[in-house]
Amino acid sequence: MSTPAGDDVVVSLEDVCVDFEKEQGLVDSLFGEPERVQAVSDVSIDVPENDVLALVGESGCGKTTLGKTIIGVQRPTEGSVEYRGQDVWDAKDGRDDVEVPFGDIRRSLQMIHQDPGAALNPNRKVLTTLEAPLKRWESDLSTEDRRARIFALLDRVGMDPPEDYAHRFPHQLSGGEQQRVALVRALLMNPDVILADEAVSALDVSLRVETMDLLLELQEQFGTSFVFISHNLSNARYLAKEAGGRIGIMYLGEIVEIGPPEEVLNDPQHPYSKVLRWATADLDPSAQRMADPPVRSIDIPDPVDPPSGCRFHTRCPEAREVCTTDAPDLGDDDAAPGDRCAACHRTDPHHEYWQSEPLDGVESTDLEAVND
Ligand SMILES: Nc1ncnc2c1ncn2[C@@H]1O[C@H](COP(=O)(O)OP(=O)(O)OP(=O)(O)O)[C@@H](O)[C@H]1O
Repeated sequence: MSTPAGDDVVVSLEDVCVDFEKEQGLVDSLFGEPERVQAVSDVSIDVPENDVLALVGESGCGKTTLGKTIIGVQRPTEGSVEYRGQDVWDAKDGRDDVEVPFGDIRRSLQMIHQDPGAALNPNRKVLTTLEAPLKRWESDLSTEDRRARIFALLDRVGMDPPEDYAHRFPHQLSGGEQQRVALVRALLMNPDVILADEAVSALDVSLRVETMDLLLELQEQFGTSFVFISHNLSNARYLAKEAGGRIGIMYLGEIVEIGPPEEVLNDPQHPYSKVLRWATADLDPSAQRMADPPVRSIDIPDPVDPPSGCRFHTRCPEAREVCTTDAPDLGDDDAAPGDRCAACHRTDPHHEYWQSEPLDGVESTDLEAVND
């Protein structure tokens, strides 16, 4: 499903669901079964080599949980996660026939966080922080070779002179420099995939583009794939567009539309993608913008009890009766690898949607109007 053509798949998710027990108060916890939040629901996606996948969506839609599942940090409740054909959680559990040890998978799938300051030990110099993973995973490296590798990467991410930066503590670095140290720590492992979770959100606006450009240069130089999580559609578009990658739009735990950024954002097919586009005026400042968002309701449903059928039907300005019972698929059997896909019945001209009654408050549009 929606994998750019011609590249080897590094990570493959099949029908993945992730549930969490909802945190509840003491009184609630004494009565009845705990409720479960469906953070990720039935997601299948491949991350090939040399790819950029930008996941966007509003707070709580499951971006971080899906990202962590892709890099083998979050165990799925259902479905499978494979790294180069090896089931990640079979490797972790040491089941029979493990061909790729979990340690190798762990090193190949790295993460950088939104708050690099919190991810770096305040009492350790940069050099000590960066030496630790190399001492653990490449213990045969001499001190000289280890330091040479660290200094070369610090220099590569613009921390010049590297010897100076290496001997600083995190509080002696700016936020942007801390993020670069976190990036070097990930790159030292020669990873196949780096999850960058809101990695530029905390930076000054002027530093965001610079940092995204650095990610793009590193992707080109090292062939590392990036899963870039952002609530900011403009940043996601910039990175995915420059890298020739994909944007995946998430809503209530599902990917509802995915494909090349210009197609998804200039001509969104899922009604929720249209809402996100509406909410991001700077995507196209010259465009005429409706006064109100294109939704019937601004209320986001509870992920403990998501709507039946299409999860967006309670807010969708195009919803019909069939949308309340029939969940649309994201996959399209006729789609070529890398093609845009949207999980909406309206993309199928033969779907019974077109004969179904519009829900209360929904204006009827016919197929011809959609295709005009
Ligand atoms: N460890 C956890 N325990 C319980 N619920 C969780 C846990 N982690 C996430 N959730 C819930 O799962 C849902 C998805 O959360 P997630 O952090 O993946 O969303 P997100 O899109 O990354 O949000 P944000 O942009 O705010 O970080 C939310 O309803 C969240 O409250």
